Amino acid sequence: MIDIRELGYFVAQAESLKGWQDYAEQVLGMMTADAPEGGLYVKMDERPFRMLIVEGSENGYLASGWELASEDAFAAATAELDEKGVAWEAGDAALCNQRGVQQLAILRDPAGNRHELYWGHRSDFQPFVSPQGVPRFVTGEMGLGHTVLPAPNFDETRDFLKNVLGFGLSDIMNHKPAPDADPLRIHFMHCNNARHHSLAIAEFPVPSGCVHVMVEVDSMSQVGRAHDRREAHNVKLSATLGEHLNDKMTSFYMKTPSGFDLEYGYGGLQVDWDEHSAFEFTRVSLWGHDFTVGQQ
Ligand SMILES: Cc1ccc(O)c(O)c1CC[C@@H]1C(=O)CC[C@]2(C)C(=O)CC[C@@H]12
Ligand SMILES: [Fe+2]
Repeated sequence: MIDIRELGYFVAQAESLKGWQDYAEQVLGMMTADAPEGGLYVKMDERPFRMLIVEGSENGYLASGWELASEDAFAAATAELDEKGVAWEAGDAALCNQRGVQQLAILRDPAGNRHELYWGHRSDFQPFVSPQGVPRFVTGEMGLGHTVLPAPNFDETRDFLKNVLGFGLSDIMNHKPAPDADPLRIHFMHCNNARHHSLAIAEFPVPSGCVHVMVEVDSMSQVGRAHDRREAHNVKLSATLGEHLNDKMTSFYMKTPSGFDLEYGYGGLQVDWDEHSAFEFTRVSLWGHDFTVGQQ
């Protein structure tokens, strides 16, 4: 079984890197730098980057970077892909240099989402110093946060993520967009760390290639301050403040310059998977999280 340790990074595309730089620094409270081989690094912890933004003609989400522990783990993972008949491509030297990794394997899940498996991230271990005074983002062994990807061909994609990439099911939501509508499935999945979910898949198509990415801060004040900066910079709110009932995260959602949403939250549950039982829940949140504000 492929042993993914964390969501190490994601890659997004945008028409303007300047737009992302301003958004990252002024709204998210993160640091930025030029990426090797082109692009913008967005830094939120001691690593050089957790978000890589590349310039392109369209806005959108390009890839999720999944960290493996070692060269041996990488060799075992690619051998397993071969054994299961899953097509993958090795990242070339320039791509490995840009992502700052030793080796990289590129593959797509049945829904077309691009995943990058890698080992050996490169770091200068420069401390994170937020331009907005954010003390820290909750990352470390739990990765940058979580990503939610579209999976209209849900069963196939879920089976692939479980049986090939090795994600475990955390819990399930059957979301009814309207009282009389058919439910759309959202499955929340974890890799080998305590974060409640590093990946979720949703049973609907999303033009930008991603439903949202979540980042976590270590106090409720920092969520409120980010919300103030969002308002001050006229960034569109996608869902109001609320508290999820599965992972207990208190968060709000806003647009990114790449067209998908970003969830900015505090207080996410950390789970001991030996003790956990998966369940189905029937409402989005304990309170708040009005997604209709994003449709206006
Ligand atoms: C339900 C839930 C639990 C934990 C999370 O971190 C989380 O993001 C969600 C919400 C998932 C989902 C979404 O992201 C896109 C808009 C959705 C489909 C809704 O309109 C309700 C649930 C939402
Ligand atoms: Fe989320």
